[in-house]
Amino acid sequence: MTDLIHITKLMMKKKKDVLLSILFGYIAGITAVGLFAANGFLISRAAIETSLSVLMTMIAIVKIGSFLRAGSRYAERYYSHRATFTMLSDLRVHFYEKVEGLSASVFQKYRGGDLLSRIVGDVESLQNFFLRVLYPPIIMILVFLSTILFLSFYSVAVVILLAIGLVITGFIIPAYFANKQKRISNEIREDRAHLSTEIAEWFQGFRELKIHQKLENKEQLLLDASDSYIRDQQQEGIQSIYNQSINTIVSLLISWMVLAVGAYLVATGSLDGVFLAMLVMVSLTVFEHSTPMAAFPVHYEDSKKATERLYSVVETNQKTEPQSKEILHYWQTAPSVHLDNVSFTFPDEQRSTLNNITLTLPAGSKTAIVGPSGSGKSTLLQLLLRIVEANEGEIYLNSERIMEMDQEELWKRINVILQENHFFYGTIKENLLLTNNQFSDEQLQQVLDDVDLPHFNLEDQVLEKGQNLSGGEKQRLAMARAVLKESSFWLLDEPTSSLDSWTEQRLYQLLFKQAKEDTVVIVSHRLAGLERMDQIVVMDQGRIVEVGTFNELIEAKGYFYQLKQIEKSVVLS
Ligand SMILES: Nc1ncnc2c1ncn2[C@@H]1O[C@H](COP(=O)(O)OP(=O)(O)OP(=O)(O)O)[C@@H](O)[C@H]1O
Repeated sequence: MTDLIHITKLMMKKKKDVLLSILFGYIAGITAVGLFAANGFLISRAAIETSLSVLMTMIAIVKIGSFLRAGSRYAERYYSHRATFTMLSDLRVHFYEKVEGLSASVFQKYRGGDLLSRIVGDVESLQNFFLRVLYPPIIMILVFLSTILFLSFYSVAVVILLAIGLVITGFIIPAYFANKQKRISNEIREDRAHLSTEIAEWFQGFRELKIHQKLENKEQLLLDASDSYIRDQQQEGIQSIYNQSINTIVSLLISWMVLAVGAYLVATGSLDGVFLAMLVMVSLTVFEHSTPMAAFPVHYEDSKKATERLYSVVETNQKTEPQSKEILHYWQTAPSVHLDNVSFTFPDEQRSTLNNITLTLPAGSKTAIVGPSGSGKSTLLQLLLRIVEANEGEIYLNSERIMEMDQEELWKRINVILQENHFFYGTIKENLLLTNNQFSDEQLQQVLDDVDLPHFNLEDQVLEKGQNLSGGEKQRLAMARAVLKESSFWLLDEPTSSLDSWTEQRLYQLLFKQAKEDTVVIVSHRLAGLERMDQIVVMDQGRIVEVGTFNELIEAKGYFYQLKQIEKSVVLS
């Protein structure tokens, strides 16, 4: 419910449009009732009145009423749709800005298709929030109250009948069907998210599915998801028509009762017969305003769930804001790093990934983190990047707590190469300028030469996800991007794992030249070339088991020494 209040607040940013649409909606509704009342009266009067001037006046009133109704209906649609579409666009921007500010871990928590379904489908379904949730009850009550007031001059019994009709069609029937509708709406939403997720996976995994001849199985899953979604939509449609039919039947019954009561009143002389047709016409027309209430539960439930799903992404994944912007002081030269008793467990995991990590990286030092696969090396880098946040302990950059730093400011100041680096559809130049667009073509070409890609042209095409690049070329381009960022803190996760030894050495030479004064952390599987590092951190099962220079670790004949021996024996065999 509080989420719907957020949406209402967004809607009220267009207060003028909202109020004008209610005003014109009310005018359109009340003129419709007046128009039909005048018609009923005119027909009865024409049967007994021969005066042409009276009839002409009545006809003129009906015509003016028609124009007024059409005009106000147009204005109501115009303002209500303008308010709705502005709200939708504000909501998209608002939601996107929130998602953008979230920690990158949000993409680990939600499957891509589900996130897409929320951003597109759920936002889209909120287009009904004003038009079919907020607006209909307001107009219904206003039009009914005005009609009841008008009819109270003619018959109290008819007024009571209309009031009963209002309560039944406007509140009791929608409330009765609300529960049923809730179940169907939930199923539809889940099916939509499921379908969207399956489609996203189908696209992403198309090549693997084809290679392993599993395309047909996946297609079948996709078709099943689609069938289930269509079935639920059909069921929702049938339920909605059923609700509307029951509502219409009840309103017609009330109109019959108005006719019967009116006829009785005319027969007993309590009502002038010329008003009988008017009463029936008014009754038939006024109930048109309670018919949309039949669809109220669907749209109310839909809007409520859509806002809950949207806000659950941004509220439960909010990044930790820096406690005080004033104390922020970012490094100009290479920073020092200190981890103080840091532990971390991935959400929903039993086993902790990092345990009691205490480590100091002096400013300008070069550190290698080594250890077997799964020992927590990449997770340690993710903590330094604040992609994930420590459950215990503190991380300091230049004696400032990382948790107090603005995430984006932090990222701006780090040269990062992750294990998987994304490349966008476009040119080499566009992909290079992603990090820093201050460079001339000559400078970019020079960096390409430096990372051993002299044969690449800046205008060469890069396909989606860098499909036309080899693993090694991607790593060299990632290195080029990192070099172009020109920061004094480097976090590199297996930056050369796909390169041959010769190219790897050239890249390390470039790195050591480029990052001479900088603080560098390299995660590496390979134990070769670590002699020049200031310190080597050896990890196993989420713990630091050894720290020292290459020579110190070899002399200690401990864990690193054993790893080195294994590597040697594998190379020789
Ligand atoms: N998103 C995640 N959710 C849950 N567990 C994870 C997640 N990412 C990694 N892990 C687990 O955390 C542990 C450490 O993973 P991490 O990627 O840090 O290891 P690593 O030493 O870098 O391994 P590698 O050398 O193979 O890249 C592993 O057991 C892994 O299964």
